[in-house]
Amino acid sequence: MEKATRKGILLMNLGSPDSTGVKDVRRYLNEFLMDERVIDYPYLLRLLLVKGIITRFRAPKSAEAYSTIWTKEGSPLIVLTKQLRDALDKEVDMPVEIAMRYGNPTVKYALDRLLEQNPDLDEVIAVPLYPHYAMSSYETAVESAKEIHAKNKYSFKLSFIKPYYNEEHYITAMAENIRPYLEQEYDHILFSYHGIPESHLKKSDPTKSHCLKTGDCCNVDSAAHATCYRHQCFVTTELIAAKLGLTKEKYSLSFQSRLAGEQWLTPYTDYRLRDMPKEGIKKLLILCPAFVSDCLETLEEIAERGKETFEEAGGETYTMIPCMNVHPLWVEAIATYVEGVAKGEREMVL
Ligand SMILES: C=CC1=C(C)c2cc3[nH]c(cc4nc(cc5[nH]c(cc1n2)c(C)c5CCC(=O)O)C(CCC(=O)O)=C4C)c(C)c3C=C
Ligand SMILES: [Fe+2]
Ligand SMILES: [Fe+2]
Repeated sequence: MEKATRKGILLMNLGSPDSTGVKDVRRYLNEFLMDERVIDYPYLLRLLLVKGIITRFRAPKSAEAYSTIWTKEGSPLIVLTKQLRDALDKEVDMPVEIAMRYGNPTVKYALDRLLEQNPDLDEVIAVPLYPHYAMSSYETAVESAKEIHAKNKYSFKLSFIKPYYNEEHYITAMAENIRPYLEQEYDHILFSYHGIPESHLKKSDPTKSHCLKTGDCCNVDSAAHATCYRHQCFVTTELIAAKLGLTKEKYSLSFQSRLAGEQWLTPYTDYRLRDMPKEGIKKLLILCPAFVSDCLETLEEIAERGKETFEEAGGETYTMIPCMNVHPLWVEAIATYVEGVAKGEREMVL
């Protein structure tokens, strides 16, 4: 359907390999991990580490992991991002395309498609599908899209929705996605966020004097919080817990998906899953609020391996709450943010 607008929407996610073949997985991991905002070592060291060590050993294991979650339509992350695009397309009066930071479809492909649909395009509003700011997720998505936009000399403006970790519509959609699961018996809810190295938190601190200087830094007001992933994860957790009326002892937060070699944000999810049954937590609900679409890290690491860890340690019931995916309130949240910006009613862009 023709849409009578000069604006378009770009949904931006992380990306997946093209297939579960080791070659495709290696190519994808090389692109991902050679990103200087993901592994932020000097180029030659990064090259040696990534191509010489990490992907060589990791690609076969990752390929195996991907094959446990792959669907006949492809990678869940891509399939679910496409479904989100289709659902949003029905809600808004703007064309919607998706792009991945690594792999396909690329940002250039998506911007060209938006332009094809509307040669008079004057603005593309990009929505990074990351609620929180991290240089390895939100920042790299934004900076690489800006580079592609400039390199191709597109005449339209490219703007970006800010991280929405504390925005009412995102929090409400998250809470309502969780609420039905609270009807079952549970001892505890674990909010498990993707981890990042502690060094990234310090690097992203514009004050250079706040993040991780004290154990309580994330609860002390600071300009650093605009780019502090840890602070933003804490805020999301508290706002969702408040919306659901959870008492303090009923929930906690942890960080998953780390690579070896550095100190990452703690507590680590796998250690918490191992220890919780000993602490009397036998019935667990677990969710991953840093991901809005289910992917390898939720479906394989948390739903499959996490369950094994918890049950082997004496846990009795383990329920993973899926990501919001195409929850109507989440679709409505994105539509509200983008339409608000398009009409000049919402200050949500960078
Ligand atoms: C929430 C956003 C994400 C942040 C922050 C992030 C940081 C980060 N990730 C790695 C290494 C890997 N992540 C992998 C998968 C993966 N990561 C995210 C999101 C964030 N990563 C998603 C959505 C996914 C799933 C992709 C999919 O296809 O489903 C992987 C690849 C898989 C594997 O081999 O385990 C790696 C590797 C680092 C090093 C990092 C910050 C420094
Ligand atoms: Fe990751
Ligand atoms: Fe902080």
